[in-house]
Amino acid sequence: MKIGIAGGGAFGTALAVALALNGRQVTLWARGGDTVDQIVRFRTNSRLPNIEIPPSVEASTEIAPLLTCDTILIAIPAQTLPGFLAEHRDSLSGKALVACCKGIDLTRMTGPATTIQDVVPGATAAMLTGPSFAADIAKGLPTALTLACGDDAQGQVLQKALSTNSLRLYRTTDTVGAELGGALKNVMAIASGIAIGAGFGESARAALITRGFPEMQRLALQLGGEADTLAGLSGFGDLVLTCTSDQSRNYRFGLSLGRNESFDKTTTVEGAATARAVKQLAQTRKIDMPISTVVADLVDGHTDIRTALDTLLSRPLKEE
Ligand SMILES: NC(=O)C1=CN([C@@H]2O[C@H](COP(=O)(O)OP(=O)(O)OC[C@H]3O[C@@H](n4cnc5c(N)ncnc54)[C@H](OP(=O)(O)O)[C@@H]3O)[C@@H](O)[C@H]2O)C=CC1
Ligand SMILES: O=C(CO)COP(=O)(O)O
Repeated sequence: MKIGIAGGGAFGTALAVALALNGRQVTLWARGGDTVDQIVRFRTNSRLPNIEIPPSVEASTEIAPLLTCDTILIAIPAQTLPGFLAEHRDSLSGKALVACCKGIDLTRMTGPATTIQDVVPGATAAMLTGPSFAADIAKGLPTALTLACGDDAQGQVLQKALSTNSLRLYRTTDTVGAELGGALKNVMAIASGIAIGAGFGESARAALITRGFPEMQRLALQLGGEADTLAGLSGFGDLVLTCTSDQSRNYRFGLSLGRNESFDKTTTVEGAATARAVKQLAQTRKIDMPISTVVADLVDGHTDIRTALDTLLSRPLKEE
Protein backbone atom coordinates (compact mmCIF):
# COMPACT_ATOMS: atom_id res chain seq x y z
CA MET A 1 0.00 0.00 0.00
CA LYS A 2 1.36 3.42 -0.97
CA ILE A 3 0.80 5.92 1.83
CA GLY A 4 0.26 9.60 1.11
CA ILE A 5 1.06 12.33 3.61
CA ALA A 6 -0.34 15.84 3.26
CA GLY A 7 1.79 18.36 5.12
CA GLY A 8 5.55 18.86 5.13
CA GLY A 9 5.82 20.12 8.69
CA ALA A 10 7.46 18.38 11.63
CA PHE A 11 4.76 15.77 12.09
CA GLY A 12 4.07 14.89 8.46
CA THR A 13 7.79 14.52 7.85
CA ALA A 14 8.32 12.43 10.99
CA LEU A 15 5.56 10.03 9.98
CA ALA A 16 7.02 9.82 6.48
CA VAL A 17 10.45 8.95 7.89
CA ALA A 18 9.11 6.32 10.31
CA LEU A 19 6.95 4.62 7.68
CA ALA A 20 9.63 4.72 4.97
CA LEU A 21 12.23 3.23 7.32
CA ASN A 22 9.81 0.37 7.87
CA GLY A 23 9.51 -0.45 4.20
CA ARG A 24 6.43 1.60 3.24
CA GLN A 25 6.30 3.59 0.03
CA VAL A 26 5.55 7.18 1.02
CA THR A 27 4.44 10.16 -1.06
CA LEU A 28 4.70 13.46 0.80
CA TRP A 29 2.88 16.57 -0.39
CA ALA A 30 3.89 19.98 0.95
CA ARG A 31 2.62 23.30 -0.34
CA GLY A 32 5.98 25.00 0.16
CA GLY A 33 8.54 24.75 -2.63
CA ASP A 34 11.39 25.42 -0.17
CA THR A 35 10.39 22.45 1.99
CA VAL A 36 10.19 20.10 -0.97
CA ASP A 37 13.43 21.44 -2.41
CA GLN A 38 15.21 20.78 0.91
CA ILE A 39 13.84 17.24 1.07
CA VAL A 40 14.64 16.40 -2.54
CA ARG A 41 18.12 17.95 -2.59
CA PHE A 42 19.41 17.50 0.94
CA ARG A 43 17.05 14.86 2.45
CA THR A 44 16.39 17.19 5.39
CA ASN A 45 13.58 19.43 6.62
CA SER A 46 14.42 22.39 8.86
CA ARG A 47 11.11 21.86 10.72
CA LEU A 48 12.50 18.52 11.87
CA PRO A 49 16.19 19.20 12.54
CA ASN A 50 18.92 16.54 12.53
CA ILE A 51 16.79 13.88 10.85
CA GLU A 52 17.76 12.25 7.57
CA ILE A 53 14.82 11.64 5.26
CA PRO A 54 15.12 8.29 3.43
CA PRO A 55 15.26 8.32 -0.38
CA SER A 56 12.05 6.28 -0.49
CA VAL A 57 10.06 9.35 0.63
CA GLU A 58 8.93 11.03 -2.58
CA ALA A 59 8.17 14.70 -1.96
CA SER A 60 6.31 17.08 -4.26
CA THR A 61 4.42 20.37 -4.29
CA GLU A 62 2.15 18.82 -6.92
CA ILE A 63 -1.05 17.41 -5.46
CA ALA A 64 -1.48 14.76 -8.19
CA PRO A 65 0.99 12.16 -6.78
CA LEU A 66 -0.65 12.43 -3.34
CA LEU A 67 -4.04 11.80 -4.87
CA THR A 68 -2.88 8.50 -6.36
CA CYS A 69 -2.65 7.10 -2.79
CA ASP A 70 -5.67 5.31 -1.31
CA THR A 71 -4.61 6.13 2.25
CA ILE A 72 -3.70 9.71 3.06
CA LEU A 73 -2.46 11.00 6.43
CA ILE A 74 -3.30 14.68 6.84
CA ALA A 75 -0.77 16.53 8.99
CA ILE A 76 -1.59 20.20 8.50
CA PRO A 77 -2.86 22.56 11.23
CA ALA A 78 -6.46 21.86 12.30
CA GLN A 79 -7.74 25.30 11.30
CA THR A 80 -6.55 24.72 7.70
CA LEU A 81 -8.10 21.25 7.37
CA PRO A 82 -11.59 22.22 6.07
CA GLY A 83 -10.06 24.40 3.32
CA PHE A 84 -7.74 21.60 2.18
CA LEU A 85 -10.58 19.07 2.16
CA ALA A 86 -12.98 21.36 0.32
CA GLU A 87 -10.38 22.20 -2.33
CA HIS A 88 -9.75 18.52 -3.14
CA ARG A 89 -13.14 17.09 -2.14
CA ASP A 90 -13.87 15.18 -5.35
CA SER A 91 -10.43 13.59 -5.59
CA LEU A 92 -10.41 12.65 -1.90
CA SER A 93 -13.75 10.87 -2.03
CA GLY A 94 -13.39 7.07 -1.70
CA LYS A 95 -10.06 7.28 0.11
CA ALA A 96 -9.11 6.56 3.71
CA LEU A 97 -8.27 9.95 5.21
CA VAL A 98 -6.42 9.85 8.51
CA ALA A 99 -6.35 13.16 10.34
CA CYS A 100 -3.12 13.66 12.27
CA CYS A 101 -3.93 17.17 13.47
CA LYS A 102 -5.18 18.11 16.93
CA GLY A 103 -7.73 20.86 17.29
CA ILE A 104 -11.36 21.97 17.11
CA ASP A 105 -12.14 23.85 13.92
CA LEU A 106 -13.47 27.28 14.85
CA THR A 107 -15.81 27.58 11.87
CA ARG A 108 -17.49 24.19 12.23
CA MET A 109 -16.86 23.46 15.93
CA THR A 110 -15.80 19.91 15.11
CA GLY A 111 -12.67 17.84 15.56
CA PRO A 112 -10.65 16.67 12.55
CA ALA A 113 -12.28 13.27 11.93
CA THR A 114 -15.77 14.75 12.13
CA THR A 115 -14.67 17.56 9.79
CA ILE A 116 -13.49 14.94 7.27
CA GLN A 117 -16.81 13.08 7.54
CA ASP A 118 -18.77 16.31 7.01
CA VAL A 119 -16.70 17.78 4.16
CA VAL A 120 -15.83 14.55 2.30
CA PRO A 121 -18.69 12.17 3.13
CA GLY A 122 -17.48 9.70 0.52
CA ALA A 123 -14.19 9.13 2.37
CA THR A 124 -13.42 6.87 5.32
CA ALA A 125 -12.55 9.24 8.19
CA ALA A 126 -9.95 8.23 10.75
CA MET A 127 -7.71 9.82 13.38
CA LEU A 128 -4.12 9.09 14.36
CA THR A 129 -3.45 10.74 17.70
CA GLY A 130 -1.83 10.26 21.08
CA PRO A 131 1.36 11.12 22.97
CA SER A 132 4.08 11.53 20.35
CA PHE A 133 6.57 14.23 19.58
CA ALA A 134 7.57 14.35 15.92
CA ALA A 135 11.28 14.10 16.78
CA ASP A 136 10.71 10.94 18.84
CA ILE A 137 8.79 9.26 16.03
CA ALA A 138 11.38 10.21 13.44
CA LYS A 139 14.17 8.82 15.63
CA GLY A 140 12.33 5.51 15.94
CA LEU A 141 11.83 5.86 19.69
CA PRO A 142 9.07 3.64 21.12
CA THR A 143 5.69 5.36 20.81
CA ALA A 144 2.08 4.23 21.33
CA LEU A 145 -0.78 5.97 19.52
CA THR A 146 -4.52 5.67 19.02
CA LEU A 147 -5.94 4.89 15.59
CA ALA A 148 -9.63 5.77 15.59
CA CYS A 149 -11.94 4.78 12.77
CA GLY A 150 -15.72 4.41 12.92
CA ASP A 151 -15.55 1.50 10.47
CA ASP A 152 -13.68 -1.15 12.45
CA ALA A 153 -12.81 -3.28 9.41
CA GLN A 154 -11.11 -0.25 7.82
CA GLY A 155 -9.60 0.58 11.20
CA GLN A 156 -7.92 -2.83 11.31
CA VAL A 157 -6.44 -2.30 7.85
CA LEU A 158 -5.12 1.11 8.84
CA GLN A 159 -3.78 -0.14 12.17
CA LYS A 160 -1.71 -2.75 10.37
CA ALA A 161 -0.59 -0.44 7.59
CA LEU A 162 0.61 2.29 9.95
CA SER A 163 2.15 0.27 12.80
CA THR A 164 5.90 -0.23 12.77
CA ASN A 165 8.48 -1.86 15.06
CA SER A 166 8.58 1.27 17.22
CA LEU A 167 5.15 2.79 16.51
CA ARG A 168 2.45 0.75 18.26
CA LEU A 169 -1.12 1.64 17.31
CA TYR A 170 -4.13 0.81 19.48
CA ARG A 171 -7.51 0.81 17.74
CA THR A 172 -10.89 2.29 18.64
CA THR A 173 -14.09 3.14 16.77
CA ASP A 174 -14.62 6.24 18.95
CA THR A 175 -13.42 8.96 16.59
CA VAL A 176 -15.14 11.72 18.58
CA GLY A 177 -13.42 10.77 21.84
CA ALA A 178 -10.05 10.49 20.11
CA GLU A 179 -10.30 13.78 18.23
CA LEU A 180 -11.45 15.69 21.32
CA GLY A 181 -8.82 14.24 23.65
CA GLY A 182 -6.08 15.36 21.28
CA ALA A 183 -7.61 18.80 20.84
CA LEU A 184 -8.40 19.54 24.48
CA LYS A 185 -5.09 18.45 25.96
CA ASN A 186 -3.42 21.29 24.05
CA VAL A 187 -5.54 23.80 25.97
CA MET A 188 -4.49 22.18 29.24
CA ALA A 189 -0.85 22.27 28.09
CA ILE A 190 -1.13 26.03 27.63
CA ALA A 191 -2.64 26.29 31.13
CA SER A 192 0.20 24.19 32.58
CA GLY A 193 2.81 26.31 30.84
CA ILE A 194 1.19 29.46 32.20
CA ALA A 195 1.24 28.07 35.74
CA ILE A 196 4.94 27.20 35.56
CA GLY A 197 5.85 30.40 33.68
CA ALA A 198 4.05 32.56 36.23
CA GLY A 199 5.84 30.79 39.09
CA PHE A 200 2.78 29.10 40.59
CA GLY A 201 4.75 25.89 41.03
CA GLU A 202 4.52 22.23 40.15
CA SER A 203 1.73 21.52 42.64
CA ALA A 204 -0.43 24.03 40.77
CA ARG A 205 0.42 22.29 37.49
CA ALA A 206 -0.54 18.90 38.95
CA ALA A 207 -3.85 20.43 40.06
CA LEU A 208 -4.47 21.79 36.55
CA ILE A 209 -3.71 18.47 34.89
CA THR A 210 -5.92 16.57 37.33
CA ARG A 211 -8.83 19.01 37.23
CA GLY A 212 -8.33 19.55 33.49
CA PHE A 213 -8.94 15.89 32.78
CA PRO A 214 -12.59 15.74 33.97
CA GLU A 215 -13.13 19.02 32.13
CA MET A 216 -11.94 17.34 28.92
CA GLN A 217 -14.17 14.37 29.66
CA ARG A 218 -17.24 16.53 30.31
CA LEU A 219 -17.08 18.17 26.90
CA ALA A 220 -16.12 15.00 25.05
CA LEU A 221 -18.96 12.99 26.61
CA GLN A 222 -21.47 15.73 25.76
CA LEU A 223 -20.32 15.68 22.14
CA GLY A 224 -20.61 11.88 21.87
CA GLY A 225 -17.16 10.62 22.92
CA GLU A 226 -16.59 7.74 25.33
CA ALA A 227 -15.00 8.02 28.79
CA ASP A 228 -12.61 5.10 28.12
CA THR A 229 -11.17 6.82 25.08
CA LEU A 230 -10.47 9.96 27.09
CA ALA A 231 -8.71 7.81 29.69
CA GLY A 232 -6.49 6.30 26.98
CA LEU A 233 -3.52 7.40 24.92
CA SER A 234 -5.38 10.05 22.92
CA GLY A 235 -6.68 11.78 26.06
CA PHE A 236 -4.95 11.19 29.36
CA GLY A 237 -1.74 9.93 27.73
CA ASP A 238 -1.29 13.00 25.57
CA LEU A 239 -2.42 15.29 28.40
CA VAL A 240 0.41 14.03 30.60
CA LEU A 241 3.04 14.31 27.85
CA THR A 242 2.08 17.75 26.65
CA CYS A 243 1.57 19.34 30.06
CA THR A 244 4.96 18.20 31.36
CA SER A 245 7.40 18.59 28.49
CA ASP A 246 8.96 21.71 27.10
CA GLN A 247 9.23 19.89 23.77
CA SER A 248 5.55 20.86 23.46
CA ARG A 249 4.87 24.10 21.60
CA ASN A 250 1.56 24.56 23.42
CA TYR A 251 3.31 24.23 26.76
CA ARG A 252 6.09 26.61 25.67
CA PHE A 253 3.51 29.11 24.45
CA GLY A 254 1.90 28.93 27.91
CA LEU A 255 5.30 29.40 29.55
CA SER A 256 5.83 32.59 27.57
CA LEU A 257 2.36 33.88 28.49
CA GLY A 258 3.08 33.15 32.15
CA ARG A 259 6.39 35.00 31.94
CA ASN A 260 4.88 37.83 29.94
CA GLU A 261 7.34 37.19 27.12
CA SER A 262 6.70 37.28 23.38
CA PHE A 263 6.31 34.06 21.38
CA ASP A 264 7.12 33.36 17.71
CA LYS A 265 3.80 33.86 15.88
CA THR A 266 4.76 31.42 13.11
CA THR A 267 4.94 28.46 15.51
CA THR A 268 2.00 26.07 15.31
CA VAL A 269 0.09 26.35 18.62
CA GLU A 270 -3.16 24.47 18.10
CA GLY A 271 -4.45 25.05 21.64
CA ALA A 272 -4.98 28.79 21.17
CA ALA A 273 -7.79 28.53 18.58
CA THR A 274 -9.12 25.42 20.30
CA ALA A 275 -9.45 27.29 23.61
CA ARG A 276 -11.66 29.85 21.82
CA ALA A 277 -13.74 27.05 20.31
CA VAL A 278 -14.10 25.35 23.70
CA LYS A 279 -15.17 28.60 25.35
CA GLN A 280 -17.92 28.99 22.73
CA LEU A 281 -19.01 25.35 23.03
CA ALA A 282 -19.11 25.66 26.83
CA GLN A 283 -21.31 28.74 26.58
CA THR A 284 -23.75 27.37 24.00
CA ARG A 285 -24.00 23.92 25.59
CA LYS A 286 -23.86 25.20 29.18
CA ILE A 287 -20.95 22.99 30.19
CA ASP A 288 -18.67 24.02 33.05
CA MET A 289 -15.22 24.43 31.44
CA PRO A 290 -13.42 26.84 33.80
CA ILE A 291 -9.79 26.11 32.89
CA SER A 292 -10.37 26.24 29.12
CA THR A 293 -12.37 29.46 29.47
CA VAL A 294 -9.61 31.13 31.45
CA VAL A 295 -7.03 29.98 28.87
CA ALA A 296 -9.15 31.46 26.04
CA ASP A 297 -9.41 34.76 27.91
CA LEU A 298 -5.66 34.87 28.60
CA VAL A 299 -4.75 34.00 25.01
CA ASP A 300 -7.02 36.78 23.74
CA GLY A 301 -5.80 39.28 26.33
CA HIS A 302 -9.25 39.55 27.94
CA THR A 303 -7.87 38.92 31.40
CA ASP A 304 -4.56 38.91 33.24
CA ILE A 305 -2.90 36.06 35.09
CA ARG A 306 -3.68 37.28 38.60
CA THR A 307 -7.38 37.69 37.79
CA ALA A 308 -7.42 34.32 36.01
CA LEU A 309 -5.97 32.63 39.08
CA ASP A 310 -8.49 34.36 41.35
CA THR A 311 -11.31 33.24 39.03
CA LEU A 312 -10.24 29.59 39.37
CA LEU A 313 -9.53 29.72 43.11
CA SER A 314 -12.71 31.58 44.07
CA ARG A 315 -15.06 29.02 42.55
CA PRO A 316 -17.46 27.47 45.10
CA LEU A 317 -15.91 24.65 47.11
CA LYS A 318 -17.21 21.24 46.04
CA GLU A 319 -16.74 17.49 46.29
CA GLU A 320 -13.99 15.94 44.20
N1 LIG B 1 5.01 18.25 15.90
C1 LIG B 1 4.54 17.28 16.70
O1 LIG B 1 5.26 16.78 17.57
C2 LIG B 1 3.15 16.78 16.53
C3 LIG B 1 2.20 17.46 15.79
N2 LIG B 1 0.92 17.00 15.70
C4 LIG B 1 -0.10 17.74 14.97
O2 LIG B 1 0.22 17.80 13.59
C5 LIG B 1 -0.34 18.97 13.02
C6 LIG B 1 0.76 19.66 12.21
O3 LIG B 1 1.76 20.02 13.13
P1 LIG B 1 3.30 20.11 12.75
O4 LIG B 1 3.61 19.32 11.55
O5 LIG B 1 4.04 19.86 13.98
O6 LIG B 1 3.38 21.68 12.40
P2 LIG B 1 4.50 22.47 11.64
O7 LIG B 1 4.35 23.88 12.08
O8 LIG B 1 5.82 21.83 11.80
O9 LIG B 1 4.09 22.34 10.11
C7 LIG B 1 2.83 22.71 9.64
C8 LIG B 1 2.80 22.34 8.19
O10 LIG B 1 1.49 22.59 7.68
C9 LIG B 1 1.62 23.33 6.47
N3 LIG B 1 0.44 24.13 6.25
C10 LIG B 1 0.02 25.21 6.96
N4 LIG B 1 -1.12 25.67 6.44
C11 LIG B 1 -1.41 24.88 5.37
C12 LIG B 1 -2.45 24.87 4.41
N5 LIG B 1 -3.43 25.78 4.44
N6 LIG B 1 -2.42 23.93 3.45
C13 LIG B 1 -1.44 23.03 3.40
N7 LIG B 1 -0.41 22.99 4.28
C14 LIG B 1 -0.42 23.90 5.25
C15 LIG B 1 2.85 24.16 6.66
O11 LIG B 1 3.32 24.60 5.41
P3 LIG B 1 4.22 25.93 5.26
O12 LIG B 1 5.57 25.52 5.75
O13 LIG B 1 4.14 26.21 3.80
O14 LIG B 1 3.57 26.98 6.11
C16 LIG B 1 3.77 23.14 7.34
O15 LIG B 1 4.35 22.29 6.40
C17 LIG B 1 -0.85 19.82 14.20
O16 LIG B 1 -2.23 19.68 14.30
C18 LIG B 1 -0.18 19.20 15.41
O17 LIG B 1 -0.98 19.32 16.58
C19 LIG B 1 0.54 15.84 16.28
C20 LIG B 1 1.44 15.11 17.01
C21 LIG B 1 2.80 15.52 17.19
O1 LIG C 1 0.72 16.72 20.17
C1 LIG C 1 1.88 16.71 20.50
C2 LIG C 1 2.45 15.61 21.28
O2 LIG C 1 1.59 14.51 21.37
C3 LIG C 1 2.74 17.84 20.14
O3 LIG C 1 2.44 18.87 20.99
P1 LIG C 1 2.69 20.39 20.56
O4 LIG C 1 1.84 20.67 19.34
O5 LIG C 1 2.29 21.17 21.76
O6 LIG C 1 4.14 20.54 20.26
